Amino acid sequence: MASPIIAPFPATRLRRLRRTANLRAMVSEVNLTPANLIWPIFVTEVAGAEGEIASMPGVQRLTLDGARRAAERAARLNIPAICIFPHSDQDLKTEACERAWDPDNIGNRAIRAVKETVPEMAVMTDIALDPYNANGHDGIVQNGEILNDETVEALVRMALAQAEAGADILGPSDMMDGRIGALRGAMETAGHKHVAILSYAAKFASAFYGPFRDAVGASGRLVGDKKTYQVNPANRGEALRCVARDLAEGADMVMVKPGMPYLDICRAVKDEFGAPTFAYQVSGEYAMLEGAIRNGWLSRDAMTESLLSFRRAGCDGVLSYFAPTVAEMLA
Ligand SMILES: NCC(=O)CCC(=O)O
Repeated sequence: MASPIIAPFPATRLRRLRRTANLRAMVSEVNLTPANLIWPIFVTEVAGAEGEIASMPGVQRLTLDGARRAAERAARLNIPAICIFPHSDQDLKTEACERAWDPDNIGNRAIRAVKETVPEMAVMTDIALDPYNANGHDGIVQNGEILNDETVEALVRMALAQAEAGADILGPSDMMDGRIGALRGAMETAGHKHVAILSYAAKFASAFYGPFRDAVGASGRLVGDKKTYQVNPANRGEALRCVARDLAEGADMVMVKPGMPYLDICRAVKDEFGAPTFAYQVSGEYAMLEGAIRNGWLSRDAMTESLLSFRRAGCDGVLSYFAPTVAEMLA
């Protein structure tokens, strides 16, 4: 980028263009609109589990009716996409994770409910076995090992059921090797050639997912950690190789996750590949900001400021639990 010409003071006074709101708007380098937001929601099939998630104040587990209302709210606010995360019955979780590809699991019922209510809403799914896995991992576990290729086969079945239910965007979040190519191939063969893939390509083994695991009921289940499949937070180069690999296998869009601690990765991904790039402002980021806002330690503007940082880092959009609140603030 060419360096801007700056005449010496007082010819240049950078404050001139900061003087009024309209002048500031004219020279705003990036913007944030509801079109930049994807709203992740939690849908439960467990009677009595609906309502506020303790570690994510302000975020609710929804019933199917609640998911329908969320879709209507998103549509009113011009949010283009909803991402569905299932909270399933603890007693129905198994080591083989069969419910992950049951056409009537809660995730698939929620996809159908949202598409029936607001057909134009883009519905994104989560592809990982953890909500249906007896041991809380994203993959199939055998003698303490996360099996890669067997997991990919299970993920393909899961994705086909989601596509059948009407999903627009598949969101593989599992970090197994080879899953994007397998998913893309299966979609083409099964006649779902228009179903897009937003790959969780650079997903780091992060401490910031804690509240999410409470939300989907996986916290008590998880044995060990996810470091054998998610990326080491120290590794920028490895994250970029993951993105390159997923694009080469047919991902339509890529994601960096978590968000704010990884803005350098967002910028690098956009600069290197130019593909549609998203970030996930995850549950722990939400909990930090919302907790501080509720205590009066931060103002509500911290929400929009945090989301603007992703736009500045090159992201086309952000998955954020703040999506509806921020879309209301922007309206
Ligand atoms: N696949 C989704 C996650 O793993 C966690 C997201 C969050 O912490 O909000």
